[in-house]
Amino acid sequence: MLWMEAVKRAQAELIEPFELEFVMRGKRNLDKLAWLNLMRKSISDEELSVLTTVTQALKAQKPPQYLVGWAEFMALTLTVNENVLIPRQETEELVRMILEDTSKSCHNLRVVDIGTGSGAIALSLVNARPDWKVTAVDLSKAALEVACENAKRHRLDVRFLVSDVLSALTEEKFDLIVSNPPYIDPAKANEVDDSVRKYEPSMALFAADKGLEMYEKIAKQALSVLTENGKIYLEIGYQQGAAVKAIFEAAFPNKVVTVHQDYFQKDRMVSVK
Ligand SMILES: C[S@@+](CC[C@H](N)C(=O)[O-])C[C@H]1O[C@@H](n2cnc3c(N)ncnc32)[C@H](O)[C@@H]1O
Repeated sequence: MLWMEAVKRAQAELIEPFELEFVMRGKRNLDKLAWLNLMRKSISDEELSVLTTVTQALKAQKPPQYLVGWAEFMALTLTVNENVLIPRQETEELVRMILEDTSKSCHNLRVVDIGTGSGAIALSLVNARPDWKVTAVDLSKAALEVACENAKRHRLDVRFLVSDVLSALTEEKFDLIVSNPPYIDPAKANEVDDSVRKYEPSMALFAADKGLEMYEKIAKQALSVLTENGKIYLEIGYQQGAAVKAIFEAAFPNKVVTVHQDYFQKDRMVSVK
């Protein structure tokens, strides 16, 4: 059987057929032309078995990024596995907002990324601003292993620590605190896509107090570690703008708290300046 025929049959089983090409090309590191040339060749039993396994995994809604083992974020290709959230486009918007807000003349900023996961935010910031001193924390050791691997792969200098929010950093000061914390209300778990709920780590998704627990902890703990002119940048759930604004206005009455929309005009970020 030709590859073309095997792929066509497999794609007929899938709701999102284009994902199969993405995963197979990703696994074999093939560009588009090499993939098209492969289509005219016969498929071996071994290759057919890989194609079938991938098709079954996609049918079971496993995210393609976990199947290939990487995801693109900003300028970086990051290793991902089921211990880390797949970094999202909305989070790229948060990183861009920070970079636009802090000109290149803001040297040597001390930054902490709370809940770093794959390291997406921390690594992108240090990649764009190599003189920043970036610390990245996570409660998950398994996530930090992935983040460390990503730092090594891109030769980026980030300090990684296991920490429950900022509890390991109470003696330090930061000019900038950033976080994309877990923010989904567990009571709304049924509204989350099956592929997310089934495969992405639940500690990266869900938080108590209607999804607000991490914001409450960050606001409380940031009080002692944020410098006087320090800033906080947060990703939020699209219905949490007012609640997160209220938490940070109460904790930082002298700062301006602003809710920002994402590309789809949904509330998605909060800045505290
Ligand atoms: C939504 S994911 C964000 C991952 C990554 N920053 C990104 O934007 O792709 C949230 C992360 O917070 C971590 N986390 C959950 N509870 C935490 C806590 N109490 N302290 C520190 N990190 C926590 C999770 O392990 C997960 O890696």
